[in-house]
Amino acid sequence: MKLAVLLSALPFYKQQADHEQIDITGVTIDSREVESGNLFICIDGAVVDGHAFAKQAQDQGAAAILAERPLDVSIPVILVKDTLRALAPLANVFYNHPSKEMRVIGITGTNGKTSMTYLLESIFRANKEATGVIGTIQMKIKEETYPVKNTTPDALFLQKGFRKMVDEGVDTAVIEVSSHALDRGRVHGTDIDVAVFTNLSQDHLDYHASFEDYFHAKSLLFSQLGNTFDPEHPKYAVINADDHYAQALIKSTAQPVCTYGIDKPADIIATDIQLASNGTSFLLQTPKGEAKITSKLMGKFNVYNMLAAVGAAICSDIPFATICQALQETTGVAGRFEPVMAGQSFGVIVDYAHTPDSLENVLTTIKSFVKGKIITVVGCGGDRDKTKRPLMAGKAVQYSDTAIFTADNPRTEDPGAILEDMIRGLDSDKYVVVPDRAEAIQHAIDLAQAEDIVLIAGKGHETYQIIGTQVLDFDDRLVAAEAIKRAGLGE
Ligand SMILES: CC(=O)N[C@H]1[C@@H](OP(=O)(O)OP(=O)(O)OC[C@H]2O[C@@H](n3ccc(=O)[nH]c3=O)[C@H](O)[C@@H]2O)O[C@H](CO)[C@@H](O)[C@@H]1O[C@H](C)C(=O)N[C@@H](C)C(=O)N[C@H](CCC(=O)O)C(=O)O
Ligand SMILES: Nc1ncnc2c1ncn2[C@@H]1O[C@H](COP(=O)(O)OP(=O)(O)OP(=O)(O)O)[C@@H](O)[C@H]1O
Ligand SMILES: N[C@H](CCC[C@H](N)C(=O)O)C(=O)O
Ligand SMILES: [Mg+2]
Repeated sequence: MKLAVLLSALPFYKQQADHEQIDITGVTIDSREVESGNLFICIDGAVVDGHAFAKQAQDQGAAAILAERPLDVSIPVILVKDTLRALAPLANVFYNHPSKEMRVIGITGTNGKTSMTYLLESIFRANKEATGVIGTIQMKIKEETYPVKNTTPDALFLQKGFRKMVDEGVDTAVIEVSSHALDRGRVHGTDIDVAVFTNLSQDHLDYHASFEDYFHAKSLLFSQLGNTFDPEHPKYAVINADDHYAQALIKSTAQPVCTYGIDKPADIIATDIQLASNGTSFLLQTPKGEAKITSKLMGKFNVYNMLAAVGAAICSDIPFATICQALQETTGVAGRFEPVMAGQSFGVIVDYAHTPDSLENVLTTIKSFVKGKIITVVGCGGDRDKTKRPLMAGKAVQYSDTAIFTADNPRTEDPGAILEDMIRGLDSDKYVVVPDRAEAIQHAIDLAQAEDIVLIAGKGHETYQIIGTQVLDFDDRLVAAEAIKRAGLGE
């Protein structure tokens, strides 16, 4: 693509010389990935300043550089005020607006985004569509999976991924949209057809200055759905009517709103909810029909996820019977309420709950059916929201018979200091601290008796433990199975 065409996305750039006829073979924000003929974009990041790598980019064959200040290089430099802001428009032009060529569902909210992406994948697949998913676990295009660094990747990765999806015939892409992504404009230019809100509770107050700032970031998904209504390409907002922030979000969008809920009046509701130890059933009532749903998914929070998925599917014109069939068949997501079955006489559940609200949801779900005691192993991530630590520890103590506090990705923080934050204000007879996560899991397994449930919370699908800057192999599910074997309790 000609540099001039690419720069049409940026009306206010300055250039050091007239080099618009240059052919650009690719665009990258990482000097280590620069290939011959690429445009290298310098981002002044949280860790390093990408401008420092301009020379390296040139040496690797970059054809031009987009930067915020003049640079001492011999290739053309295009100057803009804010390179991070320029990224999404450039990515959209370079990959030729792929999101316009398929249906895109964007999901935001504190908890439930990943769970919902896979629920929607099942629904769209039941409708015989080819699907793509981008989120915390991976990018998935039909059956192929690709690693991702972020829940919502940067605009270049995102638009490149969308283009690949379109090229491979994907009909519907379902993406998680994190508050960080909204704050940093990662989804600018993405033509989102249905925006879904799950819920809002405390998380990420390390990144966002206040809870209001966090809410405001989430609301951007809805305000950015556009101000004009096109009956040929309608856009919808799907909003949890029971959430405290529902009304504010409804006001933030100019597009038609579909609400769902259990407690408040809504377009899509669940009644007669039965929560059991092997799943959930409820009566689904929607403008398109009613049906009794029996699902393998556990807990009231998953009823909310199913209602939200129904809303998004109805807004996408999926037949009601297809939606119901998919809900009945779906089996859940790796690391979300995932049982570990190694022949032991008690239950072991691995769950990604890493916020006070999700921990409470998971523990109250377990409490609703457990016959014995609840033993919870949980830690809090390092270099993340410190204020959620005592709240998570409080929930663990409130709903467990034994709470074992341990490490969860301490990253560059002192693991002991994280544990200190967790136990602040708690009676010392209410918990035990076992800093090493494998030992904590072993301790929980050794304590467990028949009919008890061990909840191992916080890491879910993760297959690593980040200590300092080292990423070490660690998988709660495998460690729990080994602990059961070591205790001689398995098959
Ligand atoms: C604060 C933040 O969002 N940072 C993101 C950002 O990194 P950054 O700009 O700070 O990067 P940096 O390391 O300082 O480097 C600056 C620039 O120099 C470049 N560079 C660097 C080294 C080099 O040798 N050459 C080079 O060119 C880098 O490619 C980058 O362009 O851009 C990177 C590439 O897109 C992201 O991976 C990175 O996410 C980091 C890992 C992160 O932790 N982000 C969190 C806050 C986040 O976004 N989380 C949400 C999850 C929320 C949820 O729980 O749902 C998410 O969406 O993932
Ligand atoms: N609708 C919901 N409301 C509250 N808690 C939920 C809901 N759905 C799932 N959870 C809980 O939150 C945990 C994380 O769920 P999930 O991974 O789907 O959320 P997420 O929004 O993708 O999280 P992240 O911000 O890390 O990407 C689950 O393991 C479960 O404990
Ligand atoms: N997306 C979340 C995941 C948290 C998972 C938990 N295991 C941790 O490391 O804190 C975050 O980065 O805040
Ligand atoms: Mg997620």
